[in-house]
Amino acid sequence: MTTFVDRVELHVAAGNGGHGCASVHREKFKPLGGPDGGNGGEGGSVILVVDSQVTTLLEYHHSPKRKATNGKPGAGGHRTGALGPDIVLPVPDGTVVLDRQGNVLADLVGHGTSFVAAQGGRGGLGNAALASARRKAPGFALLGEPGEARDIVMELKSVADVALVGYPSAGKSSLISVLSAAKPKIADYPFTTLVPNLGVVTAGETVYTIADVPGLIPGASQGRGLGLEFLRHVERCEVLVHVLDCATLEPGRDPLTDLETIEDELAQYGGLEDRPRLVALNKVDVPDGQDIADLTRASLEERGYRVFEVSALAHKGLRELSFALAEIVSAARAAKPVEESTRIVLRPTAVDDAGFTIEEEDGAYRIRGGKPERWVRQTDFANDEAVGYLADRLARLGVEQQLWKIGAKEGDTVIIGPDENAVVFDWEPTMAAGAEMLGRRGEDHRMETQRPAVDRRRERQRGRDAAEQEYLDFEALSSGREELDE
Ligand SMILES: Nc1nc2c(ncn2[C@@H]2O[C@H](COP(=O)(O)OP(=O)(O)OP(=O)(O)O)[C@@H](O)[C@H]2O)c(=O)[nH]1
Ligand SMILES: [Mg+2]
Repeated sequence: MTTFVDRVELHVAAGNGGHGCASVHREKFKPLGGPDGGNGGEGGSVILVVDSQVTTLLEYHHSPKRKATNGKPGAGGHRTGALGPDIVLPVPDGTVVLDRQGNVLADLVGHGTSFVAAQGGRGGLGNAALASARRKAPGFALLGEPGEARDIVMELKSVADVALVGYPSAGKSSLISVLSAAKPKIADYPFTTLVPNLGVVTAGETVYTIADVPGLIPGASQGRGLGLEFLRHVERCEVLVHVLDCATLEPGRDPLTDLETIEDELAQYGGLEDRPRLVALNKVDVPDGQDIADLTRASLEERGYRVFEVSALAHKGLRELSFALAEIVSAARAAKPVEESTRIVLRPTAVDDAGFTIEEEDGAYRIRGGKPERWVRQTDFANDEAVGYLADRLARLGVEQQLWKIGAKEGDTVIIGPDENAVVFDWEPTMAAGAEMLGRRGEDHRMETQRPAVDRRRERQRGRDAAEQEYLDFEALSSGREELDE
């Protein structure tokens, strides 16, 4: 069975960021050199880029998984880990990217338009970058962040001005071949056309594209025949042409009934009501065909259709049809204010990176926000110092204060992040509490209390100004990706 390849599911996975390195400079007779652990390299991203040379999604049908390389870890001697190179996937113009739930993530129109389908993980900072006046020789480094991974669906909608619709074997492909230079496959068995053909028509001053799509049968909008797979392709057209077969011998069919059936399917699919429609009565070269056309014309015109009698075989009536289409297309173009050819799509950020939110759920407090969630991912929970550093960062962001404000008490459960990646703490007012990591399978790596609260409060008193400065420095460093790239 032939598979329709204008819709593919693709698993994209970006590379993880390399871990930062914790290392201390060593030299003869200088046992206590400074920290010199380098930053981890950023993981490679998976990026879709519109390439006008590419016309199908076939390539992704054959290998539906793409993974970019991880960044390399940093090393001693201030060596930054190598970046994982990005993977660039060329896609045809008009590719629509959706998530598995069917939400549109990006609508890629225009050569060069790009979309980051999976963002590479940031590299972790090494201990050299984490050193400050207060923390001269950090014994820890930040972990690289995992790269994004997700399933996406790519759909190709042909961006044609005119769409030919009709029953199988009505002569749609034949018409496109004689109206344009396209050479689609034509045969006298139904469903010859499995993927849309695209032709370019020149009529006087106007040049437009015409799409020939697989034949429609009753129930197409429910997925019969090539069904929905095909209807997607007409969505962007300005004009629809009903190609009606005047020479069919199938019982129960005649041009009028065919037209009603197709209109029914279009109505059920929805969204095409406002497109102007023309009727092409095809195959009038056959003697019976001409008679049927004569009989039908009046009823069609009564319903408001402009009717063209054509023969793809005998090249009859083609000029009239192509000029009438040109007229509608150029009028539609003139009515469109801006040419929307290059629409740059920016990746939507899921969470507001500037702050955080706290919500109470079942007696626990859940913290969400770009920074807290990132900080948790960067934390090596096996390292006490690293956990302490996390607590400091959270406190400085104001998380602690906010928890107080909304009535959290010592010992309450505080959760950071979404369910599948949550870290759960028993809250101690300085957040230096034991954290239990809830892994994917619900493992419980319960940590011991990292540092006595009293110590930490004293320490913070001493270093408040220094901490403030360090925080600002750190934010400047970790928010710019460039610094990590070097
Ligand atoms: N006599 C005559 N035959 C035609 C004409 N146009 C198409 N045909 C024939 O009708 C058959 C089907 O034509 P196609 O162009 O493949 O029809 P289609 O609508 O693209 O069919 P699907 O791709 O199956 O939807 C072929 O055998 C053509 O030669 C015409 O104007 N006159
Ligand atoms: Mg065809």
